[in-house]
Amino acid sequence: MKDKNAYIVCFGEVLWDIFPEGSRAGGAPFNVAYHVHKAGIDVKVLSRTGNDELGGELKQKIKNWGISTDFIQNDNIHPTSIVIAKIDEHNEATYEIIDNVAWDHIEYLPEHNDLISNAEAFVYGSLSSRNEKTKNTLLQLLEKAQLKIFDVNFRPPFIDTEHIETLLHKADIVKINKSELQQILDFTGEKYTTEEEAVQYIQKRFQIKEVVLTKGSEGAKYFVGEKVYTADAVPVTVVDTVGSGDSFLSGFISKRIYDESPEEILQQAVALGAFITSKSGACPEYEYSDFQEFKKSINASTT
Ligand SMILES: OC[C@H]1O[C@](O)(CO)[C@@H](O)[C@@H]1O
Repeated sequence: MKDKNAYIVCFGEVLWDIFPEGSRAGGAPFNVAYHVHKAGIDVKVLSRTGNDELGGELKQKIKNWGISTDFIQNDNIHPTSIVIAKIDEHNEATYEIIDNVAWDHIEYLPEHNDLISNAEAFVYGSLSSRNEKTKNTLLQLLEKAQLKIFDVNFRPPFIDTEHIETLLHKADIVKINKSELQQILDFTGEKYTTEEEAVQYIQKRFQIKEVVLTKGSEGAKYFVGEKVYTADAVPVTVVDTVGSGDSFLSGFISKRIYDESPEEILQQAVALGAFITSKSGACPEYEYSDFQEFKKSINASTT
């Protein structure tokens, strides 16, 4: 990172996840912002909430966490987003993402030119493009961004394969999980016997410099050009997997923007993902020093 004013931008959905036991702030880009902020990195959340009670409460919560809401727009027509989240018997989350909410209408504003072009990294997913308005804003922002980090994060039924191809083409770094890798292969009509060949094909086809592949209990792989780095999963007692990919990506970003070694970047990602999986929800309360202690205790290894 260059100077003390450096920051990253997380673009897309900010929302309330409604779980049987209560509501929690969420949305993949927001979850990433939360953990990157914990790591002491300035982060701007670019999103939109409704001019309603839920929106006020959400922004207040975000502010209380010390994260700026300056770039969260106010929508007088569309409501703040809610998602009905459920955890199944395997501790996996499923989401019913209510349609036509404020973040479907994120506007491109003149102030975004500087905001995006001066950011160290610009983080985006695929869900926020489900509506034309936000999709076009994202495409405009991508023209300005320096380091574009795409967390594929498929959220059915909102998967537009043609647009996903565009987003893959524009990315410098892509994060996918195993099932997303398979889905991308399916819609490109390709078949591969090994995971490595499959990712390398995607790198080539979409000209992506770096791909990071998460594999749950099988660990993760980081593809940098032609090199591949592998990390084992960190054994923890899983409380739930809500936002585990988001915390993994935050760990990744917090080292990647400092140009640390691929091994260190991957270890940080795997460790933070595991640390958050051992807690309840995507944005649990924790001190960064607790995570550092945890990371020291696990002796993670990368090859
Ligand atoms: O962003 C869509 C959904 O995915 C999550 O971010 C978890 O990764 C949830 O908080 C949200 O409801």
